[in-house]
Amino acid sequence: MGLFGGSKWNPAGKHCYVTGGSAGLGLSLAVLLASHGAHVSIVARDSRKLQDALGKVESARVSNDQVFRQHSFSVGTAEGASAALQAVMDVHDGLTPDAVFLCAGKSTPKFFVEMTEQDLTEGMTNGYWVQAWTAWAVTKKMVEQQRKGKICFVSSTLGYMSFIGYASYSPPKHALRGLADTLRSELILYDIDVHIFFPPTMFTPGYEEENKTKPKITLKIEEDDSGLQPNQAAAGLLKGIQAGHAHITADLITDLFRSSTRGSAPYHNFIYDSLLDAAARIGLPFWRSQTDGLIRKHKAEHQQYLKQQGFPLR
Ligand SMILES: NC(=O)C1=CN([C@@H]2O[C@H](COP(=O)(O)OP(=O)(O)OC[C@H]3O[C@@H](n4cnc5c(N)ncnc54)[C@H](OP(=O)(O)O)[C@@H]3O)[C@@H](O)[C@H]2O)C=CC1
Ligand SMILES: CCCCCCCCCCCCCCCC(=O)[C@@H](N)CO
Repeated sequence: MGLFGGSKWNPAGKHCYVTGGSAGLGLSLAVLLASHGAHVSIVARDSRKLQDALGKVESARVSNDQVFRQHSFSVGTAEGASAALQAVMDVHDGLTPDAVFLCAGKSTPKFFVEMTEQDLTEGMTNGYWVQAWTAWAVTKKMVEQQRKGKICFVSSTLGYMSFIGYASYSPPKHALRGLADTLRSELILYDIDVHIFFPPTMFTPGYEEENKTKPKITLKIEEDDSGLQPNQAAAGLLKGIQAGHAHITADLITDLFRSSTRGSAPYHNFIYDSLLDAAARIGLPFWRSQTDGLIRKHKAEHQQYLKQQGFPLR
């Protein structure tokens, strides 16, 4: 795997644990892994959604031996994430999963001045801790049991860049990148592979939900991103895992930010990444000046909006 090729990671017969597996990206990924012959465990909070989701995973079954389970937990705390992992492991002789896909997460875009203390701290829980605690719990168990494995975080295009409206969401998605880059390095000690996926807009239930609070100007800026269906995003994620990519992308816009924001992460292809980096260097200033212009033009309307909302403007 990796630099010199070799055999692709095959989900068949592997135990895959998907957090956020009851909807959106997580559900599509759970179904995809099942269709490749994996044992799949999904965790989320709402039991009804979990049961429906398990039905969909079941219909992708390719072998009688496959074990599919759903468990209801909140993974936003250390305690919840640890209890969820234990329940997932108990079905498999107490052994750690072969691969963990951290798809749980939530975004609540708003203007920064409208955000409360709770909005900002919950942003960190729903973006960062909701994935970090499971990574922490499962790493300890993998090391204890001396079992290899894979951990895949799910960030966002907004884990590489950001713009108006995402003050509670882009920071935790950037933080996930920091954690993934740290662990990609540190977990070499234990033969644990670490990946992080940076999806663009995905048309999921979560996307419908975030659009309820999303400022109009934010939605307008996102128009440049054509978006992916969750099954396309899940396929891109799996492809990235199989290519051995540390930073996984599934669309051109995010790839531009990946190649131009690479830090210490391994690149995909030296020539392709260099060309993308050059394209971003040339293209991004145009995008930025256009976007900054849109925001400047929005000033008057925004003042009006804040007044209407009862914001104490002098
Ligand atoms: N949709 C988009 O445009 C984009 C999304 N992303 C990221 O991709 C990931 C998946 O997003 P998407 O599919 O849209 O999300 P959805 O809201 O459609 O699904 C989220 C899933 O996570 C579960 N979940 C949320 N919070 C918790 C929690 N505290 N504990 C356990 N389970 C939880 C939900 O179930 P339940 O509520 O029942 O717990 C559900 O199964 C997220 O990390 C998101 O930030 C990244 C880029 C773009
Ligand atoms: C030459 C360079 C051109 C650059 C164009 C840039 C266009 C910006 C697109 C931003 C897309 C944001 C996706 C957010 C997804 C997400 O995470 C939210 N849905 C929250 O869940």
